[in-house]
Parts: sequence; structure tokens; C-alpha cells
Amino acid sequence: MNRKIKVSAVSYLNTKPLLYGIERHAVMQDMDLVLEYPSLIARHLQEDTTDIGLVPVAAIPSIPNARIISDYGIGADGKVASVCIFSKVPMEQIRQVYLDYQSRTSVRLAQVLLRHYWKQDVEFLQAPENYIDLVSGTTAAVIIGDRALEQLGNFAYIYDLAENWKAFTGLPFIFAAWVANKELPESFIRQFNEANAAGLEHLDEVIAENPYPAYDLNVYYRENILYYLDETKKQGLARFLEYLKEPAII
Ligand SMILES: C=C(O[C@@H]1C=C(C(=O)O)C=C[C@H]1O)C(=O)O
Repeated sequence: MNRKIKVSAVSYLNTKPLLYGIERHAVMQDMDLVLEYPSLIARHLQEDTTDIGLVPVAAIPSIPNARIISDYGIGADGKVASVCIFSKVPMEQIRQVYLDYQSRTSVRLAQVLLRHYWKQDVEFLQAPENYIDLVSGTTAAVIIGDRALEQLGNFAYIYDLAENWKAFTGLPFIFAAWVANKELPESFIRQFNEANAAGLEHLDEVIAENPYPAYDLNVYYRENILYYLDETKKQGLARFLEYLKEPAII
């Protein structure tokens, strides 16, 4: 391929360790890197306006020619901290749930857990941009990413979706994976994978570069987010994709 490879990465703190490696690796010279929120990455892969994206796994079935090209992504085995249902009332009283417009995976995970694990019949609402301010009474919200970390002290009831997926299935979870929508040179893919791995060797530097009062990034990067997509995480993904054969509710 003569042109540069277009790569879309998630613009949240969770992706900084991977970007630390990518931006410092020679493979960077062969790519144009863009940072954006996850549902936009899904759209760009679907419309073929990017070549590789750190894409919400729930979007994979709708991306033509999708293939996971790396051993790294955004996973968790238990508590993830940045993907939760935030509510002012306990689960059994929730009646409506706003679904984060930036998400494609967590909004489906919330639907799976509400239906099959909590067995709660709720109405799902499309979230407008200011929807965090609209959470009140029996109306809750799914919030992901840095905006979720910033809300952890603000709600009486917080349901961590990776923790509850683990309680439900016994499995870890993959939120996002590096997916390409076309065949790419082997050598690029090998170097891209190496670059991701390299970033994970420098978590202390990433934390030092990103002062973040809302949440301890040592805990976030070392305990909550798990970047290596091993076999048990892939089992979690396979189980989740099975549930996604059920129709989405909105
Ligand atoms: C853990 C997270 O994983 C993410 C959740 C995604 C989703 O819900 O679609 C997509 C990409 C990841 O950023 C998070 O954003 O907090």
C-alpha cells in the first residue's frame, strides 16, 4: 500500500497507554492517526472512511470485511470503573435508561444485563448531548469513558457493567478491539501490534503525563482496564456476540 493507513483510536484516557507506544514507534510514519469517540469510529469503519479502528465490538457484525488485527484492545475482568449505569434509585426502581450516544458496546451490554441478569423491564432513551444532567428520579443512564470516571462520586447507585457481566457469566469482557475493514500489509500489522505492546511497558510515564484528579490512573491502567486480549477474554467476546443476535431495543 503506497498511501498512509488511516487509524482511528478512542479519544479517552483508556487508550493513552496504547497510543504512547504507537506514537513513539516507527510504524507511526506509515499511518494517519485520528482520535474520536467510539461510536464515530464504528461509523468510519462501516463507511470505509478509515482503515483501522479501535472499534466497539458490538459494531463488528455491521462492518464489511471486519477482522481483528491485534492482540490488544480495551477489556476488563471484573470492575472496569468507566462503564456504568448511574442512578439515583436502586436497580429495581429504575424505569428509563439513557443510552450514551458515544458508545456502541456498553449500550448493548446494558440491555443484555438488564434483560437477562437483573431481569428489569425498562424503557431505553436516546441520549441528547447534555443527558448526564437529565438523570433524575427513576431515570438512569449508561455513561462511558472519562465522563463516567468523573461521575463516580456523584450518584447513590452505580452499577459497573464489566463487574456485573463477570457476575452473570463468570467471564471477562472486551469493549473494543483493533479492527481493519480490508487486508493490510503483514509487516504493518506486526509493527502495529509491537507498538501497542510497547506502550504498556510505560504506564508510569503515561500516568505522569496525564494528571487526573477524578480517578487513580494507577488503578485504572493496572487493575481495571486489561489490554491483552487472551483466550478467556475472547470467550467473553464470543458469548457477548451471541447475545447480540437478539434485536437491539433502540
Ligand atoms: C472501558 C471503556 O471501553 C469502551 C467502550 C466502548 C463502547 O461502549 O462502545 C467503546 C470503546 C471503549 O472506549 C470505556 O470507554 O470506558
